[in-house]
Amino acid sequence: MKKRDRMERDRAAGKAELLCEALPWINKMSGKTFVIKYGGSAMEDPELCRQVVADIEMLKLMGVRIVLVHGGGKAINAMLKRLDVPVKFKDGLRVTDDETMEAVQEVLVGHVNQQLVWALNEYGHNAVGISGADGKTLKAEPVNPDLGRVGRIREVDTNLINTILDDGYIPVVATVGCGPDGFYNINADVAADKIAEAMGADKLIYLTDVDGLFRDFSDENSLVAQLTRTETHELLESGTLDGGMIPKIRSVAEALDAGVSEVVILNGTYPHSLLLEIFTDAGCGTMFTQD
Ligand SMILES: Nc1ncnc2c1ncn2[C@@H]1O[C@H](COP(=O)(O)OP(=O)(O)O)[C@@H](O)[C@H]1O
Ligand SMILES: CC(=O)N[C@@H](CCC(=O)OP(=O)(O)O)C(=O)O
Repeated sequence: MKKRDRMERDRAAGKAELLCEALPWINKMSGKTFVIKYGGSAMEDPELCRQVVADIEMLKLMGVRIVLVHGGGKAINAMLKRLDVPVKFKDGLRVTDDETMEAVQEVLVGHVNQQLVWALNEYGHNAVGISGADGKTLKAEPVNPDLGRVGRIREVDTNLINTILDDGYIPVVATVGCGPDGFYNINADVAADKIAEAMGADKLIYLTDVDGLFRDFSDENSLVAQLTRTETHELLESGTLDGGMIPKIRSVAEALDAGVSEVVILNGTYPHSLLLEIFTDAGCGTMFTQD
């Protein structure tokens, strides 16, 4: 055998070995339900986005029932800037007047959602994009008059999501909710939690643009590896969180309270962080568990 052929064979043997090593994990994953929230902050780079989509496809092939819930906060900010509409947040939630609501819908439902569907469908006929208004999946009501059309989820109707999953597709959910008087802007972290609760998900994963939760965001050595439910509540009550971490950690705590056994915050901009988290014992990012 020529030297080059031998090298190729050895490389292929390495890949086969890797697949065999993954077998016990594949067995463990099959039939489980994961809700994956893909944050707008982690979607900026198309190549990294392609890797996230490939990981999701891999999990699907392993028999995981995946619900993909996406954000798009940065893209909404960019659109509002183009429209010359001011961007305003309170405790991590976008103050949403009627004009802002139109932009949110246009960006989340019309653009980000369809981009993800398109990317997933590169791997086959795999994805179906919906907004929370489809099939009345996310029934919403106003949170607080100061926030305008920001919605709180009153109820998640899982019928449409389950139908899509049962038919072998990945539901891709844009977090626009429906109320009696029109559409509501729902924070994607909050929506992912409520969907995970309603689906009785085995795992809720937040993909963002940082390695996980930092005890002190100005100290890169303060990444938190694991927190229990009680510790998560203590952190929330300490008032030390800010920005997008407030709705995220509040959602983590609510998911744990509702019985989701594991929540993870991962860096979606790190290549294949999803697979690394699932196929290594140590995992990566910050893991939140029951007490
Ligand atoms: N303690 C903290 N640990 C990690 N990130 C933090 C912390 N406090 C604030 N952040 C900010 O939270 C951001 C992630 O939340 P967000 O911008 O809402 O992202 P996403 O679009 O993924 O939901 C990080 O980019 C970081 O700037
Ligand atoms: C009420 C509220 O804040 N809604 C969010 C919805 C999108 C989102 O949550 O996107 P990320 O996950 O990328 O932050 C917003 O308007 O930005």
